[in-house]
Amino acid sequence: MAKKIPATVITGFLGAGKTSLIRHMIENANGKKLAFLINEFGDLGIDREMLLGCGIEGCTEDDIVELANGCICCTVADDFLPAIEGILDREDKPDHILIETSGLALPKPLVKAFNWPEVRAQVTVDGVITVVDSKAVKEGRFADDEDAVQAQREADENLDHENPLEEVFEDQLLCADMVVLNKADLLDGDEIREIESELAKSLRDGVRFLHASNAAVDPAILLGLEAAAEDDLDARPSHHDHHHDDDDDHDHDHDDHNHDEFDSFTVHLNLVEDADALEEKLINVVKAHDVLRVKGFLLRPNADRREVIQGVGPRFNRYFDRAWKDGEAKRSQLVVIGRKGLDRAAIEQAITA
Ligand SMILES: Nc1nc2c(ncn2[C@@H]2O[C@H](COP(=O)(O)OP(=O)(O)OP(=O)(O)O)[C@@H](O)[C@H]2O)c(=O)[nH]1
Repeated sequence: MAKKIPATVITGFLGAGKTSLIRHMIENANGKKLAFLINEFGDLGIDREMLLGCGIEGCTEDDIVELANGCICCTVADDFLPAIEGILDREDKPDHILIETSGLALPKPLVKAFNWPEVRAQVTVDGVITVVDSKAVKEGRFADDEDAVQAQREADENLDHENPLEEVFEDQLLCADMVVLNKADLLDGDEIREIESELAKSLRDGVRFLHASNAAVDPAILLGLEAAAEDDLDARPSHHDHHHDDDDDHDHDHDDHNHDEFDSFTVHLNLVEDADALEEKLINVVKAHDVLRVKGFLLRPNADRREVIQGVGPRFNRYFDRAWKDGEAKRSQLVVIGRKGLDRAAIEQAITA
């Protein structure tokens, strides 16, 4: 029997550095033929676009397949299986498959999907890599309010989180084979070590930490873990286990799901004359509303390239990536992601004012 193709699942909360990690892997692939599945939250397909806009050799349209539904757990049959089968059916098979989950996805249902017979026969989960925004952890973004959680536990023992952010974050840690503590540049060594010992409590035994800035980790360390995670599901507890006893009876309308606690929409703008001013407005929006992530492309005057703008919490950055293509709608678009109940009208107004 032919050797199974290894697949690495890259998970981590919104803005942790998953796309940066994938980009670094493409740049340092060393001749390895990689294929990518990118799971997006929001309807613009920005992560895929950003990877394609990077201009790195060896990164072609065909190699980057987008899953547009954000929550892999509800779309395994409709979305994930056809996408991975598409990759497996190719004549020129990849040496390794990398899968980026959306920042709001629980990784376990995805790992579970590798037990589907069609997939299992050909692919194995080499490892689950969890990328962590160390700075956001330091700022307490994922921390529950301990008292509220305690009160909630007393009321209902099945519920142990008040905060859906923390629930997603914890699941991503519980599933990890390796954890990349990213954004090390924003913290000092002691702070990083503190976070490491704090997070270690949420990990399975033997899971290792790497520290990184801009997710610059040698792919040789990340790939080839040979974890066979699909055989090891019981060791990776998930909040999803409470929601579904059996994945087969999955319907698409659960209202008790983590991803239903989040919201996203797209804001369209025309030419952006003053990007600094826009960034300032966005920072104010993030401060005033429960916005977790903003990302998109800007149309700028006298520029033949589009400008990427993105923010995680209040930290924004911008750079020009690829030229606009012929026939492509030249306009500015931003995806805004936040907790459920975002005041879309007010946010749009604040951005477009
Ligand atoms: N200072 C700093 N910024 C970083 C680092 N890694 C990533 N970033 C920035 O953080 C932002 C998010 O990085 P991405 O790689 O897009 O994160 P992601 O996890 O793919 O984000 P989503 O797909 O939206 O969940 C970008 O603006 C990056 O430039 C880092 O190590 N240090």
